Amino acid sequence: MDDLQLNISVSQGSKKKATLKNNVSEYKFKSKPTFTGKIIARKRPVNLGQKNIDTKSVDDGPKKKILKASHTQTGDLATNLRDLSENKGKFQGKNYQDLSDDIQMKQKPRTGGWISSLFKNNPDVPRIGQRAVKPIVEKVFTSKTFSELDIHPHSIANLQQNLGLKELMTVQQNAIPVILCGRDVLIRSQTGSGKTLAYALPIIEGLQAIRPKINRHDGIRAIIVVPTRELAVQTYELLVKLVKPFTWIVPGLLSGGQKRKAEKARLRKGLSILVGTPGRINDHLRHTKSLNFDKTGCLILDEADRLLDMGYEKDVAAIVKAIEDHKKAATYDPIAMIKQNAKKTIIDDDESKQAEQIVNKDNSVVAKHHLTEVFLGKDRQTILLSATLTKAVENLAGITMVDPVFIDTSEGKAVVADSLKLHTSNVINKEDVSKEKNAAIEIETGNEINIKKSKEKISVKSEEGNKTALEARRGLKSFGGINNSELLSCNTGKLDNVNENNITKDVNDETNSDSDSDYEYFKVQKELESKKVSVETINDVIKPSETGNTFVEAIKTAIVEDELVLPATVNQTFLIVPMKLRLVTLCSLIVEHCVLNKKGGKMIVFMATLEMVDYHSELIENVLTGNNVKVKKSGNEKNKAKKRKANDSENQDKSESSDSEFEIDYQEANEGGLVPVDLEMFSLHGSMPHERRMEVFKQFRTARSGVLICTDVAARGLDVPRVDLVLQYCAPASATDYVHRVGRTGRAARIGAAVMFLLPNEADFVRYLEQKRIRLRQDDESKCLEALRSVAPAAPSVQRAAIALQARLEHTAHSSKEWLARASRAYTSWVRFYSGYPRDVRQYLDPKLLHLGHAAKAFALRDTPAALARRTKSDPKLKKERPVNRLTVHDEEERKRPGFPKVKIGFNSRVMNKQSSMHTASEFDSGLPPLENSYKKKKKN
Ligand SMILES: Nc1ncnc2c1ncn2[C@@H]1O[C@H](COP(=O)(O)OP(=O)(O)OP(=O)(O)O)[C@@H](O)[C@H]1O
Repeated sequence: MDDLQLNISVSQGSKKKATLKNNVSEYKFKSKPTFTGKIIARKRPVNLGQKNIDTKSVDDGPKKKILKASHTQTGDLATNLRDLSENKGKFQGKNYQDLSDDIQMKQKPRTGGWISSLFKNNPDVPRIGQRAVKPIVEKVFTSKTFSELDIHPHSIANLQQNLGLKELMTVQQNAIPVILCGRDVLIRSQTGSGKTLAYALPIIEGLQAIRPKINRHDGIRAIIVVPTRELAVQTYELLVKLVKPFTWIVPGLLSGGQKRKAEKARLRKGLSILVGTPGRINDHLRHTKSLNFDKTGCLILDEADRLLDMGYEKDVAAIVKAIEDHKKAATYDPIAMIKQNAKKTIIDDDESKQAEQIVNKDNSVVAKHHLTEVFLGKDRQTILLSATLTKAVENLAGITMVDPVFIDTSEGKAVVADSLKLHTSNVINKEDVSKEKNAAIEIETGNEINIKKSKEKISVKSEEGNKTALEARRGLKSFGGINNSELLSCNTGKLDNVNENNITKDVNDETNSDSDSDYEYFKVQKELESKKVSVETINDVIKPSETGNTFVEAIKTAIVEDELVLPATVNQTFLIVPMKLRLVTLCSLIVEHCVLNKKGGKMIVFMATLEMVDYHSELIENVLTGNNVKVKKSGNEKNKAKKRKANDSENQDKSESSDSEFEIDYQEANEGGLVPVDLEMFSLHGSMPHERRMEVFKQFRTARSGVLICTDVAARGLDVPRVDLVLQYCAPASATDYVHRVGRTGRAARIGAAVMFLLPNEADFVRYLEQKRIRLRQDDESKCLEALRSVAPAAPSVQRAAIALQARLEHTAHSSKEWLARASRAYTSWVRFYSGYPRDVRQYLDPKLLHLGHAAKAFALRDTPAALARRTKSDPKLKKERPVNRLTVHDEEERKRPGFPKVKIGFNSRVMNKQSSMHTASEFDSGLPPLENSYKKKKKN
């Protein structure tokens, strides 16, 4: 109804006042309460073919303003529009949608019924009581320091001086000694708890300890796979800092979006540690000969659950397979071995001598060629990490890990579960230590441990005395050629020194214990080696879980319980905001947090789709830091100069004329104008050009304050300093996503806040989160608009300020066809996304309960849903639903993948909702253009 009133008021002509009055009443009475865009199109008395004539509104609410509007013989137009509609498209050579858009753009925002409908007909906001939920907490820091770890003093000094790190975090204290021992580890620890350092530090420690020193030509020793480019860059940068004291270790980055050529050149030069996204690594595996994993001793899958649930599982499996294949091929290639030796001799003769010396000193089973031997060995250490676990991770662990240790740092659980379950009467057999490489490891587990690592024969039988062999093997496997006494001290070296009688005796003392025998082993070892720091640390770590869990039990329990841990330092709240008020509430929170906050707040806003991100960031930026503002801020132009891009100014140019017209209306309406807002806006999503994406990420990281509007591509692993507010504008697709989004604040025990917007009909989503032991408090949404008073000081009330802002937003959204198209696209993408929520949350986020008319308003659109649907239909950009990127599975491509389809992996158990995967797949694209086929290439040439 409101829309109709506006349409009519816009179209009145002063000369035909009487006639039009009749028309008005006619329209008013004839229109139905359920008003549709179709009716608007047919009845709007506008002739777009004629020139605009100044007309006077006849019945335009309290203000009665003069408006510019086009008008013509109403009857003709009605007939024409009807014809147009019936003829489905073409009208006087013009496209129907063009005409409709023209009409939309020529409408003027009003302060009458139309705009004030922002506060009308909104559903009641329910008050959700808080249930008694006891969140799981994790102690982030320990009282120990890095200097207590058995790592190189240069590393400790580097950590202190260059990174300012002294105290150990819990996960670091638990994980570092275990990783240094070469064990496969699955780590679950809350967001921002220092997992990156927990694996990066021991890797570098292991690498720097190899003698003779490794060099970049030796091959890739460790691979770190992460799901997003930003995380890859971040991890790479940390590695660069960590290897400072060890210049011979070279980290490298393959993150997608960059030119293949440059990356190929980098690979040819040689790397010691490779960080990359799975798609890109896999791409190079297929197309870059110099990428070889025959020396890779360590594979790290960070954000393992994400890697598996975003369609990357095949890429991950291909990487695992490639490592195994390359290592196998290298092990049995005598020519390669000879070449390797020859190369090493040429490269560094001194180091060869050094190697000899070590061998002589050591007099161990590792002879002169021990290093080469182990480099070419088939063992691999695998480390999986995430703040959240899924069944897929458990399966992946089963496939890729051998006898893993599970580290869970949450309090109350504090599980460090070891998969090795040994018979109590085990005797350590020294010989086994020396034979460790070829030993078929026979252990009694008492559990059905799913050890499937393809090339390894591990018989799960009851046998005595082989545990040590396994330990020794573990100790050597990750960084071959460990002549490093420090490393050996916690592995073979130490075990060699262990007095077997003592162990036998001590273990036998524990006659009642058989389920925790692995623990007992370490306990005994601890007692024996108590004076030695390194073992002490390990034994500190390998404590029994109170329930006596083994790895499998522990991880199963963790997954089945499905309880999530969030930093206790984050204040989590939710706001139930009626749909129509969402956009103004968002603006208000941005102003409150980033403008009125004198300290300068930094916030991240999560939205559902990339179209939403693009549209909202530009719209809000344009409106809050609009033309008027920029003029006033001319003295402060420095920072802004770089930021504004060509298309922004283009849009502004296009809307300039109508903007000034609008200003008159706007001020006449006495709603006040926008005040200057010093605000930096950033946007980030997976389909942005790579350079822009990296630039935004870096800028936001260094910014003192600002807003980053992004998709879930920024939800994983990103460590942006000083982010003190995370706002979830769209509900997350799962509790896990909620955890990772919130985890962008409150990192390393810092204070943070997280707000989630929910619609009144989505309120029960909070109950869903409570089931996962996430506790949130409801905030008063009515107070959230307060900050808008500063934006529209002339407005007599908060509501009027919100109305003024909404008017401004709508005006901008209708200022050009490009804006309209973008707004429609954002709206449509969101509606599609909404109907694609996964099954387990759909009962709380039900698309059937959406009011699409209200939703349009939240996108600053004036169209009805029907009109928007029509615009969508005619928008070619919205027709292409499936993003065509590297993740799009083509049978052709599938056959080309190394290891496929031969490798059947079991962790693809989660069936993704088709639509939701469609919406998010592009977020995790490797950024590569599809490869041109050779025929096309030839033709081009
Ligand atoms: N020992 C330490 N003392 C103080 N700060 C630390 C320490 N270790 C790591 N940090 C800091 O903690 C922050 C979070 O670390 P990191 O990114 O590794 O967390 P994470 O557990 O990987 O988080 P996520 O699960 O979100 O990926 C970083 O800023 C890092 O510099």
